[in-house]
Amino acid sequence: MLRVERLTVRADSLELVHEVSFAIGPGERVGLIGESGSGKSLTALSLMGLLPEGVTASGKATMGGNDLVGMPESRLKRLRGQDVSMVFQEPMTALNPLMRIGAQVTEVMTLHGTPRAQAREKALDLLERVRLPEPAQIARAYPHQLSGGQRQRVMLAIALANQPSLLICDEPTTALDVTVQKQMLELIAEVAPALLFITHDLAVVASVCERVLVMYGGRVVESGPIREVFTRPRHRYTEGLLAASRLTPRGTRLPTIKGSVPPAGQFPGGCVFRNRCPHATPECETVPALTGDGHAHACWHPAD
Ligand SMILES: Nc1ncnc2c1ncn2[C@@H]1O[C@H](COP(=O)(O)OP(=O)(O)OP(=O)(O)O)[C@@H](O)[C@H]1O
Repeated sequence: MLRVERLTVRADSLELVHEVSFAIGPGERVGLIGESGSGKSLTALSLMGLLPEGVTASGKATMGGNDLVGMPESRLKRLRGQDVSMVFQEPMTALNPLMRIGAQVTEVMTLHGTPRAQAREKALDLLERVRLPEPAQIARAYPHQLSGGQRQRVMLAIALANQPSLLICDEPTTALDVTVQKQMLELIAEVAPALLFITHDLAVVASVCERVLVMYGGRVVESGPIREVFTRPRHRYTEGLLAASRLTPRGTRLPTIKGSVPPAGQFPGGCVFRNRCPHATPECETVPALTGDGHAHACWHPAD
């Protein structure tokens, strides 16, 4: 559905993203992880034609027969929201503070040609779809009257309004508290037609995506199914990322807890290392999910 080939992003002579290639099929949920500054956001913004001034993309990104890279702004405007749409980290900067929520959701549809009355009706359906309570009341509210989690749901409703084939989320839950974050992640996983999910949080990517791309220094250094990458990382940088997040590959010791076996209850997310795990539970085959403190943990293997 989306095929990115040798996408390169530059600011003058400085190369910020180097020949990134990947594909996303219909319905697929792909994570894009990597440390701050590794090029995740610029990769996503290239697909939306939203690169900052002075930053340019080359290469190819084909979707539905269109090449999104280098497409004139007038054509991109039509595709944005319809082919690909994006949810950003901070909804307050994306929402218009002076406009009621209902009007903002309606407007994205009328801009794409939906008759106003129909768009208004659909806006209420969308607010309901993103599980906002009392959609009619929310539609009449201004952004500052909603909680951070509710505003992010509104952004998701706006992103889904024109039925895009691909949803891109850039750290959509970073600003939310942990319980709200978990609900939002479940919602995104449920409603996204296909997903490119950007985060630096491995636990989040493990709970939402099936496949992952690891970026480092502007390049994709590793990619594959979550389970494979998280249990058998091939790149040293991925190993480091896993160790730092305590999602360790089999046999890796965590220096901070070396020599002691934490109680089983400490790892409510379960464990991917079933056969070697002293705390093996029926959930152990799953990749660790979110735990209470927002991080994922794998089990500790004293004998490894
Ligand atoms: N407008 C710009 N001009 C020049 N360099 C830029 C510009 N925007 C970003 N960069 C640089 O490009 C690199 C990649 O940035 P990018 O925002 O894509 O990283 P990221 O992986 O998304 O990081 P984060 O997780 O912090 O958002 C960084 O070194 C950044 O400083």
